[in-house]
Amino acid sequence: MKKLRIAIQKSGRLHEESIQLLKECGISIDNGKDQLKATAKNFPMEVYYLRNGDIPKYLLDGVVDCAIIGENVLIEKEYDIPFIQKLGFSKCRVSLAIPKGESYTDINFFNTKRIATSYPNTVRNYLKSKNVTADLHLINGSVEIAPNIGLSDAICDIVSSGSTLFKNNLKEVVTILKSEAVLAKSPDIDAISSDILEKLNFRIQSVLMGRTSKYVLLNAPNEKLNEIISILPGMRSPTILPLAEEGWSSVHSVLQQDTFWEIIDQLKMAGAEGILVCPIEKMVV
Ligand SMILES: Nc1ncnc2c1ncn2[C@@H]1O[C@H](COP(=O)(O)OP(=O)(O)OP(=O)(O)O)[C@@H](O)[C@H]1O
Ligand SMILES: O=P(O)(O)OC[C@H]1O[C@H](OP(=O)(O)OP(=O)(O)O)[C@H](O)[C@@H]1O
Ligand SMILES: [Mg+2]
Repeated sequence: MKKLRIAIQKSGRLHEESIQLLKECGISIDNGKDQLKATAKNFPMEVYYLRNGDIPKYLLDGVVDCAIIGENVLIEKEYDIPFIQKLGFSKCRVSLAIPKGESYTDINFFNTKRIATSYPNTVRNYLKSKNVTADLHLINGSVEIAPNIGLSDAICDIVSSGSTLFKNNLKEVVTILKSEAVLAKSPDIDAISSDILEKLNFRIQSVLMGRTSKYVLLNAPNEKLNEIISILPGMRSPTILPLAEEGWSSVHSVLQQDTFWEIIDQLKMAGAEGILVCPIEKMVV
């Protein structure tokens, strides 16, 4: 039976959450220590544990059918590999940073400067688009140390909380791109694997929607129902059930995380009482 070959990071920032996502998709992987290849027990899938930086080439060559990878790495490798789904974790940005004490005016600051980075193509393309020429130094890790040891005048690296920059006396001055983990697809994938990938992506979307949604139950006097319904988005429209107490109803709906508190405030103002909020494990639309 044909199996979908998926690459995930062997170890590092993406590993845990990639495994967790597959688990929440109901896919159980026999994850032995130091195992570089594993077969899923209950889904036609083979998992290859690889270095994040090597994955784009494997996708390009069709050695794997799909991968969970940082979007920034796909951009850096310039292979024009499509991604089919953003996954909502490992959110970060690729930014230019300079020593705190330097005064920054505009991008021309970087003209003729030495920039240490693990993302040379990303930096070069960005500076080229701004007509700036700099001297790039390729470093594979601990990039933020470079200006402090006289190796460079500036850096370009991944920033998330900003704490590594802060600890190394650097300040972020330009965000070149924003990134998160994505599900990427090999340009060489065959039809059968493509079908399996679609099934996987359907499960992933259900998990992701569940993660960002909350199930809300509330009580309201019947005369307030119209106003409350107009506030609630719901999947189609809210569910209304009568309470044992005459003149009152229970209203059930689904709220999105980003607008959640705003809507809860409006519901309270409109007369909602006893508001219960429950997590949603999966959401199939
Ligand atoms: N501090 C961070 N916060 C959020 N996401 C990050 C952070 N650092 C890296 N990432 C994301 O996770 C990906 C993997 O980063 P990580 O440092 O684990 O591996 P790597 O050194 O880039 O790759 P390799 O697996 O080839 O060693 C990055 O490409 C980026 O998309
Ligand atoms: O803004 P922050 O939250 O501090 O995160 C940014 C840091 O995280 C990553 O490094 P990582 O810890 O993966 O080490 P590495 O340089 O060895 O990849 C990245 O390269 C930055 O150094
Ligand atoms: Mg890293």
